[in-house]
Amino acid sequence: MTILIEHPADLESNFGEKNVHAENNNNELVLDGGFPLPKSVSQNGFSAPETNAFGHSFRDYDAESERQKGVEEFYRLQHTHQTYHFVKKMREEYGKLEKGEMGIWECCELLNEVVDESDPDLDEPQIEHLLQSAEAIRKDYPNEDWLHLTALIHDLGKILLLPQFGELPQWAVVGDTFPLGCAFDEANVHHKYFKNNPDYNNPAYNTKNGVYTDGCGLDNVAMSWGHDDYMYLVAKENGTTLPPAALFVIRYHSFYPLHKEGAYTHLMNKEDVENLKWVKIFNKYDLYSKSKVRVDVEKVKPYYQSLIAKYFPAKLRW
Ligand SMILES: O[C@H]1[C@H](O)[C@@H](O)[C@H](O)[C@@H](O)[C@H]1O
Ligand SMILES: [Fe+2]
Ligand SMILES: [Fe+2]
Repeated sequence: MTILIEHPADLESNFGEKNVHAENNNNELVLDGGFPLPKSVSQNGFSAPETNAFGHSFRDYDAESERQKGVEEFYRLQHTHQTYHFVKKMREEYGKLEKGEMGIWECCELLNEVVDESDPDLDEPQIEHLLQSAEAIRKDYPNEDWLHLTALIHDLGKILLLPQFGELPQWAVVGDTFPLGCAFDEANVHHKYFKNNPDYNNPAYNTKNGVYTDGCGLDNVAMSWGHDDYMYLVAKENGTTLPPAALFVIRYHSFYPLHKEGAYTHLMNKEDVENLKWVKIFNKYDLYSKSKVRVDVEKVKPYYQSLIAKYFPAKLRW
């Protein structure tokens, strides 16, 4: 698989250094594997593979495929049940981090058991996705080790699906995220199912700003509950030394209505605008690295374990 990226020249990492990019790869990311190279299409200077592992466009929520019906049913449930009250409650409950203690790599291995029902592009165990996206971003940003680790851990919050962590339903763990407490923007996929949501007709929550004010900052916005916000809390509360941009990427990587469609931008403050640049970079690797080509876990494990030791304590509270 070939991913072509145009690196924004003005981006600086949160450590204040200029980004150093691979010099010899011509901005070309090659994911090795025995699959035919997909045709590339150019989108805003970025060339992405045209089709996913099922032969459809990425994130096509209407294309008839073996996954389409299940994914749509997923969004019916998610849009029906995620309410302002629900997300506040979940954040408080899971913010206590009382479910267990373990290291980051141990958690990666737990994801061997997890398949994401919201994803039209991938039906592999999640550990494959973690390594595929981390290895992909590592090839293009060899010196930004924080970005490699960010990719490795960005979906770890999906352990919420497992019995030990509450066995939450898929609609409370995965899928795109969106703010609660204000009107549901039409940029959300399968927007129609919000009509079943109790908040849809609540005048306190169904105006453009709802309970928020312009520029209030995303940190003040209650997002739908799931793996993003949970992993953000875990990383932050366990005192990670990852930079703020990494925490922001983890927290908002599923907020497609914002980072892909440009909705809800009125809620952002200046800092959000800066951090959003990293989410957009990260997203290309998160999305387009999804494939059937497996990464050799044992081969890359020592590298990622060294990053984990650099940025996290040996054991974390979850
Ligand atoms: O189906 C996907 C998947 O669950 C991802 O982990 C999440 O980040 C996406 O936003 C979502 O739509
Ligand atoms: Fe995710
Ligand atoms: Fe992901």
